[in-house]
This record gives sequence, structure tokens and C-alpha cells, in this order.
Amino acid sequence: MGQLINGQWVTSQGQASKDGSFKRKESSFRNWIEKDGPFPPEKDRYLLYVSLACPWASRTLMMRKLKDLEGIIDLAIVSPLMGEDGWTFEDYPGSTRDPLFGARYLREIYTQADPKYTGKVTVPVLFDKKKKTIVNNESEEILRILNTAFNDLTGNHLDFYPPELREDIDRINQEVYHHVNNGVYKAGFATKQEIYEEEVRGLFKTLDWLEDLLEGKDYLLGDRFTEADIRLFVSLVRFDPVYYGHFKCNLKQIRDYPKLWAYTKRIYALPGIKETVNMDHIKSHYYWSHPSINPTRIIPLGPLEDLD
Ligand SMILES: N[C@@H](CCC(=O)N[C@@H](CS)C(=O)NCC(=O)O)C(=O)O
Repeated sequence: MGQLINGQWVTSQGQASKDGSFKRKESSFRNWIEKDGPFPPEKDRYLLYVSLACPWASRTLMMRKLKDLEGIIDLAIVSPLMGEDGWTFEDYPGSTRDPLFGARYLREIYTQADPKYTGKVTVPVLFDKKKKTIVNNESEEILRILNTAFNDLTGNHLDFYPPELREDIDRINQEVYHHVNNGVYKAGFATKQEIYEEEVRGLFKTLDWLEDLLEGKDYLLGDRFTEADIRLFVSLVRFDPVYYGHFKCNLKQIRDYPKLWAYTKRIYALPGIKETVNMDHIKSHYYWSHPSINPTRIIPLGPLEDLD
């Protein structure tokens, strides 16, 4: 665990702040890809650095698939084993080397963009090969960029954040972000009993609400698959194998919720989605990379997942 301070790597222990709670930091690079802007949409110009373990990176991977961007935006995949040096490029099955600079550590991509960078070195990173800088490292925004910016190049005009549904999508995203996507981390990294309990209760209250919301619907907003589904799916698919055990979110599993479980499998079966889910990277990453909560780094065999 560590971060860059003025371009220098500094390691630290654990994830919680002094008060025992986990506080996610703001992302730093927040540019947009748009015609006539400094980062115009172009084929082979951008590269997406991801971890297949990371839910925030995985949502951008899903969007890249759904928007037919595989031939437009390259991919680099870090090793799932994140230790003292943060994310690295290693020979690990399903990972790649850094195709641009032959970097050993992801932090080199950040210092390439800003030699004096201060902050966390996170995935996903959307990188501009031409300007040799980071366009954006906030998955929420990368999702929106990929949803529209390359439409003219791909001819894919599917809109996962349609104007008429934005209000509803934003409302659901808010709940899902605070109590599910980030809620599991807040529970898992808590170092005070009462903080852990409050987060877990909030999480399961939200899962109960989502179970009800799916009554008579295929997706959160009805028949239409939207960004809200992408954002929920990445947490649901990691829930039983990781968050239930590793983050102690164990009042129930997703498979105990009939509608949420059917919904997870429905999305998993959509064309291309299965390829964005790598259970080995997911389990190895979490159980190996957080010695403050799993010091032995033993990766449990179960629970066995059958998403097909
Ligand atoms: N707000 C960021 C968060 C990304 C994030 O936290 N990624 C995690 C992996 S799941 C990471 O890279 N962590 C490295 C670290 O905290 O040092 C986003 O959504 O893009």
C-alpha cells in the first residue's frame, strides 16, 4: 500500500484513517475526450490501464465492450497482486506488460503524466499515447466518455446514460455507490466495530431495497440496460467470492437474494460481459493485497461460483 508524494513513492500500512473509517480519495486527472478539444476521439490514440480485479476498472471494461471500442482503445492489465509497490506489470496469467514504456510499476505511468504527482496510484487510467499523459483516472467519468465520445468512429450509438433516464440513474447510482460499491470497502477496511456494523447494516438495507426494485424487471430501470446496471453488477459479481468473506459483509450472500442473483447471471450472460470477469484475478487480488485484514494471504477455495 502506498502513494506518490511529489513524484516519490511512499508506503503506508492499512487503509483506514485515524478515526477507523475508510475514506476514498478524489481522482486527479479529469479531462474529457471530445471533438475540437485537447483530447479528440481518435483510433489507437488512447490506452486503458486496468486491473481485472478492480470493480471501478471493470465497469470501464464493460463499457469498452458494450460500445465496440476494443479496436479503438488498447488495454493494459496489471498483475492482480498489489503489494508494497502498488500495481505492477508482471507475467501473471491474464495480465499484460506495459506496452507503452515497459514500466514495471503503474506509478511510472502517473509520473510520466506528472513528474511531481501527489496522490494514490489507482486503476483505471485512460492514457493518451500522443500527448503521453493521463486523460482521466476517474472511472465514473471514463464510463461517460466511452458512452459517447467515439460514437462516430464505431457507429455504435447505444446510449447507457440516456437523457430521459438520467435522473433515475443518478438517484440509483448514489445509493449504490455509497452503500454497495464503496460500502463494502467501508465495511471491510473499518478498524472500529461500530463503523463496521453501521456500514454492513446500510449495505444490506440497500441490497434489500434493490431486491424489491427488481420486482417484475430485468434491469434496474425496467427493460432498458443502463449505466446503473453496469455499476451495480461489478460489485454483485465480487460479492459472494470476496466481499462476503474478506470484507465480512456476511449477513447474506447475493445467491440468497433470488432477484439479485438472477439479475447478476442475466448481466453476466450478456454478449462480451463474461470476458470482463476474471475470478482468479478478483480473488487473488483482494485476499493477497490487503495484509492488514488477511495477513496470511491465503486465498480461500470457496464459495464456488456458478454464474453460467
Ligand atoms: N475513484 C476511483 C477509484 C479507483 C480505485 O480506488 N481503484 C483501486 C483498485 S479497486 C486502486 O487502484 N487502488 C490502489 C490504491 O488505493 O493504492 C475510480 O473510480 O476510478
